[in-house]
Amino acid sequence: MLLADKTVIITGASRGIGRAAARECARQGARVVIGHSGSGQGTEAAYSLIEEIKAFGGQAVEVGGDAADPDTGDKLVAGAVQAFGSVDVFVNNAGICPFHSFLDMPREVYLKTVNTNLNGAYFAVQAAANQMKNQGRGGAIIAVSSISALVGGGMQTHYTPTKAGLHSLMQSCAIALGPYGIRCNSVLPGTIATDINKEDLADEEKLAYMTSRTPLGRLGEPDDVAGPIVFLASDMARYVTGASLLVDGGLFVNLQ
Ligand SMILES: NC(=O)C1=CN([C@@H]2O[C@H](COP(=O)(O)OP(=O)(O)OC[C@H]3O[C@@H](n4cnc5c(N)ncnc54)[C@H](O)[C@@H]3O)[C@@H](O)[C@H]2O)C=CC1
Ligand SMILES: C[C@H](O)[C@@H]1OC(=O)[C@H](O)[C@@H]1O
Repeated sequence: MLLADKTVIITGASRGIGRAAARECARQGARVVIGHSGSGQGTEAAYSLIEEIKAFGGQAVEVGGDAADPDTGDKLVAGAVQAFGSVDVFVNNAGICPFHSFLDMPREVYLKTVNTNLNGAYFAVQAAANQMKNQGRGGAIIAVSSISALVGGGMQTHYTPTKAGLHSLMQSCAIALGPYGIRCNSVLPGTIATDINKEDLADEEKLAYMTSRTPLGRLGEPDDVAGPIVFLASDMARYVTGASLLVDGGLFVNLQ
C-alpha cells in the first residue's frame, strides 16, 4: 500500500475530487482526515464517507470548518493530531467556481472565491507545514490547482487567478520547505464532471464542446484525479517537488 502509516488531511473531501481522493488514500493505507464545510450537508456527506472507508477496513475522521477562514487549517491539523498523532500529507482541495462575467463581477463573489480558494489555503498550508516541520520527518503538500492556472476563462476571471496562485504557492513553498523534507506539488485537473460545473455543463452545447476538445474523448471523473494525488503524496514521488501534473485528458495541449 502506497500510503501505509501516513496521516492525510484533505479539504473539501465530502464530495467530488476530494471525496475520491480521500477514499483512494484510505485504500492505500492512509489514516484520513476528511475536511468539510461544516454545514449540514457537508457533515452528513463526511459521515457517509467515514462509513464507506470503515467498511473496507480504513480509518477516517471528519473536521468541519470554512475553507475561507484562516483558522480552519489549525483546526484540521489539531483534529489530525488528536485522532492519529501526526500530519504527513496535506491536500488542499476545497474550492468554488461560481461562473460569472467580468464587467459586472460582484465584489462579494470575487472576494468569496479568492478567500475560499486561495487565502484560506495559504494559512492551511502554513499550519500543515509547521506541524510537519515540528514532527521532523518531512511530508507532502498537494494543491488541487487547475488547468486554469495556465489558461484563461472569460467567465472565470475571479477563479483562474486563485488557481494560478495555488500553483505558484506550491512552487514557492517547495523552496521554503525543501530544507525540512516537505515536498510541495500541484495537480492541474482539466474538466472533471462534478457539482462545481454541473450547471455549466447542463448546457449540452458546452458539454459537447468541452468533450470534443479533450483528446481522450471524455470529461474526467473524480477518480481520474485521485491516483495522481496518491502518487504525489507517496514516497514513489520522493524526489518530486515544485512540480505540477496536468490531469486533463490532453485538453491543455490540444490547440488544433
Ligand atoms: N471539476 C473540475 O473540472 C475541476 C476542479 N478543480 C478543483 O478541484 C477542487 C474540487 O472541486 P470539485 O470536486 O470539482 O467540486 P465539488 O463542488 O464537487 O467539490 C468542492 C468541495 O469543496 C468544498 N468547499 C467549497 N467551499 C468550501 C468552504 N468555504 N469551506 C469548506 N469546504 C468548501 C465543498 O463542500 C466540496 O466538498 C476545487 O478546488 C476545484 O477548483 C480544478 C480543476 C477542474
Ligand atoms: C469549474 C470548471 O468547469 C473546471 O474548473 C476548472 O478549474 C477548469 O476550468 C474546469 O473547466
